[in-house]
Amino acid sequence: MLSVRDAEATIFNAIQPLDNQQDIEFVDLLMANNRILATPVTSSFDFPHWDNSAMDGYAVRYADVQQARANKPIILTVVEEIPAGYQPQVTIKPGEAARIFTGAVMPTGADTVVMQEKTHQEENRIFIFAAPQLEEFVRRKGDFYQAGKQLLPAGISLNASEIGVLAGAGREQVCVFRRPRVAILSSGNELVMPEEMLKPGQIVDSNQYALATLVRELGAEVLLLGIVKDDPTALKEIIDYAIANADIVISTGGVSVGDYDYIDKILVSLGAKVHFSSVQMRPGKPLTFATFPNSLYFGLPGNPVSGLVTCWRFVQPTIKKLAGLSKGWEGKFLKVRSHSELQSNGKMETYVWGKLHLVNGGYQFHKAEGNDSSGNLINLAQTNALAVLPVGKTLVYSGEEVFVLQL
Ligand SMILES: Nc1nc2c(c(=O)[nH]1)N[C@H]1C(S)=C(S)[C@@H](COP(=O)(O)OP(=O)(O)OC[C@H]3O[C@@H](n4cnc5c(N)ncnc54)[C@H](O)[C@@H]3O)O[C@H]1N2
Ligand code: MOO
Ligand SMILES: [Mg+2]
Repeated sequence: MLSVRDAEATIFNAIQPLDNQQDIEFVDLLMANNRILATPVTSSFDFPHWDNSAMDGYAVRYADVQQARANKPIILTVVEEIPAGYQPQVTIKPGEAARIFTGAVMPTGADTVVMQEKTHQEENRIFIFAAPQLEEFVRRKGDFYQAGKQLLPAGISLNASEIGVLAGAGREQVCVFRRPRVAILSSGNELVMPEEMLKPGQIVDSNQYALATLVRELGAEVLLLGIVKDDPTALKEIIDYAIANADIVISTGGVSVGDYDYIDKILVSLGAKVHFSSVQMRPGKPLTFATFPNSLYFGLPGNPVSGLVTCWRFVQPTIKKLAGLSKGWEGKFLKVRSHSELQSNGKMETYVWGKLHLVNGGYQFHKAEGNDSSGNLINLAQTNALAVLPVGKTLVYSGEEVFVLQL
């Protein structure tokens, strides 16, 4: 059976990230949170834009004050006051200083700032009690960034600091990748919507809700296609529609070996390349991955835990990579100590769901209590991590380190 690692490699190789010419849009900065930058950004400004003071104090000539001592202060004449936002009018000459504030423009003639706490002012005379370093507390024009260089690279997620940088560069809008479109459908004769009265044999289609929430959290646009009966004609029609309208199609159910599990056959009849139909993992063994010329297809298993686990493990990084993220789209595995004893039959790569608790500044994994059937979605609620037992590993003892996928 295909290993998780090989399944992952097959999927990741098949991803065609969004195009940085066609799949882009301009959005207002305040709407750009979590969006992915499509083109590198440069600025025509230097940062800082001009030499300025990093402290409230006095702008001085270093040569004047280098001999200042606590018992032998240097006395200078204050010739101008320079608050932030003011263009200095006076050149500082030997024996002179300017009162200056944090962020204010350095006056010509001065090269150093003495912080206020090291001075004493009497009318227009300033006493300096300690020698500063040359150019101390001066932020030079271009020290942080020089105009024309790359300010932000393409392919990064825009969050507080990046959006602040763009605002600082005078941008009102930013060019980002469009959101990937992800179609979601649920297959099964037993499925109904939450508002419907359950008849014997029926259950609510919870997968659609869980997966739509996850996909949306990942920044994608969701095309919800609802419930489709285990009927090859109806399924074929909706899947045909989905692949024409989405970058990624996710279905749940119908991928195992039962008589009503039609997904693989339909994919083949629609011309898909089916790369694999099962993976050596638990939960999630029946997992179909197929490609069409313009879309990727994930046939996730119907069991609600299996559907979410395979979505976290495979679809989540796929959405991030396809969305244009250049780094960090892979799952994040942390090595932590397991508080609980974890077991596996050793034949499958096994994912155990549970919670990471912060204990003395380090994470500890606690397996979810209760029935861990892959049909029991209730057991997954309030968890935030999947511990991974590789093939061959039958036991993780309490206190042993284990890799976990943080959710
Ligand atoms: N003979 C075998 N039978 C099964 C195998 C196997 O290897 N050999 N694998 C089992 C495993 S593991 C899983 S997982 C399931 C996967 O089944 P399907 O993907 O074909 O899904 P269904 O048969 O349609 O449904 C399975 C299960 O999940 C419930 N379900 C389905 N859709 C939803 C939904 N949208 N919301 C909530 N629950 C849903 C459905 O009612 C079933 O109980 O196959 C095993 N069988
Ligand atoms: O793998 Mo199934 O995915 O155990 O329930
Ligand atoms: Mg089935």
